[in-house]
Amino acid sequence: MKTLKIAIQKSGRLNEKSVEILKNCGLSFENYKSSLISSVTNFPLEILFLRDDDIPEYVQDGIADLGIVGENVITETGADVTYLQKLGFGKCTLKIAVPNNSNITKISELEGLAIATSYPVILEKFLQQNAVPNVQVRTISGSVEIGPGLGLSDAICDIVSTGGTLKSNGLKPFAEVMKSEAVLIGNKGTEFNPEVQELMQRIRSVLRAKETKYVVLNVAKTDLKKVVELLPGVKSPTVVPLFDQDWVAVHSVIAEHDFWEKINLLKAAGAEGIVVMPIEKIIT
Ligand SMILES: Nc1ncnc2c1ncn2[C@@H]1O[C@H](COP(=O)(O)OP(=O)(O)OP(=O)(O)O)[C@@H](O)[C@H]1O
Ligand SMILES: O=P(O)(O)OC[C@H]1O[C@H](OP(=O)(O)OP(=O)(O)O)[C@H](O)[C@@H]1O
Ligand SMILES: [Mg+2]
Repeated sequence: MKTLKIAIQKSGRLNEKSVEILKNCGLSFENYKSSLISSVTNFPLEILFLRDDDIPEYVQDGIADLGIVGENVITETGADVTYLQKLGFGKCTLKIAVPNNSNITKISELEGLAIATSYPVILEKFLQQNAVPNVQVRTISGSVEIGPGLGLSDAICDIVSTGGTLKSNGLKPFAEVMKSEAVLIGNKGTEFNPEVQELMQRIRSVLRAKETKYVVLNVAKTDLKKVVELLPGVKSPTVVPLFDQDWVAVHSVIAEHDFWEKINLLKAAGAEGIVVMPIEKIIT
């Protein structure tokens, strides 16, 4: 059986979460800061630790079968790879920003200006789509936000998450270029490999579990219908008798995104003693 290879970021924003998701899939491997390759001991897989910029091309060329990388980097490199799964971390937006005192309000007003960026391909395409051809795109590999302060550029195009870096450099966001998050990518056709399918099933079950919480609560039988109507469960909620025959315990899963809203509705419907637990995996 051929050993698969997955490329993940060696260090930086995506490293920790990439390692975490693979470990949560039950894969055992050493994660020394100094090692560039690590063998998984309980699955036919090797992990390559790379600069994120190199990952899409490694996967395109089949040097790695799979990779975890930001959509921004895939688009910038233009690599021909298959998107297998969004992973829900590394969420950010590529934005154009200008100094706080700038009067620019329209994309067309970027005409004739210089923009510093680490994403020249994405930026050029965006400017073309917005019919602003005469912009000087200055490619720099990092710390883009200091460009305007140093007189290198009039604006920047870089990744924004909290907006803290823009703020501390006296910049304000002005236009959104693309949204991005970490994705699992594969070499063309690799999705038909049974080991890849096994790995993807594990990843999906870990992601599903992350999106949900396990809830146990007590409710008087008279309020049970109201409470159950609020709880979908994987199929439907489990209802267990209590020693007090007028009461039951209800076990269910609820979505993370509307967690507090649901909890408040459950309380209002008569739920008591609500216990909430994390879920490790959901296999359907
Ligand atoms: N502030 C942020 N919040 C969320 N996600 C981010 C943030 N900054 C970057 N990312 C995402 O994480 C990826 C890696 O970011 P990082 O800053 O570690 O890259 P890098 O410095 O180019 O790393 P490398 O050394 O691997 O080349 C980005 O391409 C982007 O998809
Ligand atoms: O909106 P914020 O939450 O401030 O995040 C944005 C910053 O995060 C990234 O850099 P990172 O901190 O990863 O450092 P790097 O420039 O060395 O890659 C990005 O290049 C921005 O500078
Ligand atoms: Mg990089």
